[in-house]
Amino acid sequence: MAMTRFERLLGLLLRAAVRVFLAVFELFAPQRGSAEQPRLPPISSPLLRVPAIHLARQIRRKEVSSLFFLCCSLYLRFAAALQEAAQVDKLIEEETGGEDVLEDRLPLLGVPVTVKEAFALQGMPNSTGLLSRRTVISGVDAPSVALLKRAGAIPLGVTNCSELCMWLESHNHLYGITRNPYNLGRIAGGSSGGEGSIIGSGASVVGVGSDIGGSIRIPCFFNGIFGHKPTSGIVNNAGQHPPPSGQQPGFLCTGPMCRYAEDLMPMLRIMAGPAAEKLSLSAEVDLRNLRFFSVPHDGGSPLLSPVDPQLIQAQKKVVERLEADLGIKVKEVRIPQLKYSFQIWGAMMSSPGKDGKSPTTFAELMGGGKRVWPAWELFKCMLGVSPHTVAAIGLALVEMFQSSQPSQFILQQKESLQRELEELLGTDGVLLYPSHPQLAPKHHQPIFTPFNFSYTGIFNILGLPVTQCPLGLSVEGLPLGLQLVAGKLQDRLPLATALYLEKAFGGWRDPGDRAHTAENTLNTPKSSSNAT
Ligand SMILES: CCCCCCCC/C=C\CCCCCCCC(N)=O
Repeated sequence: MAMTRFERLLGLLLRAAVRVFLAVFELFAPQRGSAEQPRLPPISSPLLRVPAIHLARQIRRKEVSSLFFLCCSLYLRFAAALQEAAQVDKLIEEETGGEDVLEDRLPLLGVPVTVKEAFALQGMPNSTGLLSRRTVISGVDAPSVALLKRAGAIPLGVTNCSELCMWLESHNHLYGITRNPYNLGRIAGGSSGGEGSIIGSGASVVGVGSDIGGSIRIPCFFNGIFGHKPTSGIVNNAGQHPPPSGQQPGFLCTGPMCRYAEDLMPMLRIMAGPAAEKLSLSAEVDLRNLRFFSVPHDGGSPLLSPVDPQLIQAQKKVVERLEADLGIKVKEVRIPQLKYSFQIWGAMMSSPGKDGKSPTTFAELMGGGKRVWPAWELFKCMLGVSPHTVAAIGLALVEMFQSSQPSQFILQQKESLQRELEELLGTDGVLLYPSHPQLAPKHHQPIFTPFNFSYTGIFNILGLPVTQCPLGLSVEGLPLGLQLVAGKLQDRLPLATALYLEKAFGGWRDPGDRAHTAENTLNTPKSSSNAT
């Protein structure tokens, strides 16, 4: 499917326009030309440098007191969490069945967990960054959170997200802006950016995120941690605001975020409840028996930025490593339909559900049921008195011009992409695909590159499981990474691949450790192009 001359011209014009906007933005953006980027101090507690499942073992063996562990951190539910930690230590003291019984019954006993604020966590705010919801306090737990609690985890509190979970940057007028621990001038991603930042910085062990367009994977990528968007329908999505409508329930996924790949599978098993059985998570995976495919970019959509050369290089290194270590051949494939990822995502997100009802508009969600007028909000925003962010107002404005009838061409692209990927991946295929075309951008920069999330969003529409895997740091000291995609219900394949890549590339890096920036393993190639 070659590009027409018109598409090429349009692409050139769009990219030129974005470059001009970005150049103007750079002129006014803070930290221009500063060599030493503001970052966090190194992590001092060794307890923050082990996977959650190791920590759980140390707590069960009484090597670490759950109470002591919580003293290392200060969070929103601090007093309640301390009480729960004391109960955990008492329970361990009184347990006569031994460590195995505890592990079986309460696999996360005493492990601290944080939760994206869009989820209900009893007694905690659930505003989803909307000023009008600032007094909403959850009376019950979302099912995924309840399952983690039932497994013994201790929630520390809730973390920031973008307004109504619909932006690449976690910024709202209630909590403010979330920063990236590797460079405080960069975004932490969205919408689960608070989780990405707190886990990446080492201040939380594991967390709960949600993803309808990349909201687990984008923050995991920007903050150098692991995350998993499960096969659609596996983890219960209830108890989140906003509730998905139309066809969106099929695209929204709840999943784990963590620093160590080892934690992904146990977290997923707990969060999925009985549905975990569908994933055969205990089945052994031998990577040498898998078929790997590498897709270096989306084929050159004019709406999206070209993939950063350092990300292309990182993906090549993964291919070389897999081939050398496993004795396999990774096949490079081009999938032309991916070029329409944004159009496919947009069309499906606004399609009516099986009941024929259209999804709730973003403008209605912003107004809490009563539609806001985006142009009026924009005017108020210019005067500095709108309760909404520029991004949310922009989304509501764009929505006004969106057709409710998706074009037949786009629907055909979606169908053929679904067929092609299902055939390609089968039950033993893993696809390597960039997580995002850019490294963590500066604050507010996504306003000029809003479509870049389509690299992740397309897999929500296809319902495929995707693991986000960190791959070390760039020359600027920002996280590199990759998406690992498998066929439906084959979640164990990208999870096993992430475990291997963690060993091969070092996984999460302490953002406060300056040595990483100097040591970064991946060289920058001179040029790259997305043209097919
Ligand atoms: C201020 C300019 C706004 C322009 C809007 C252009 C349209 C872009 C459309 C959608 C952006 C959605 C980003 C979604 C990010 C992740 C969502 C998620 N919860 O998984």
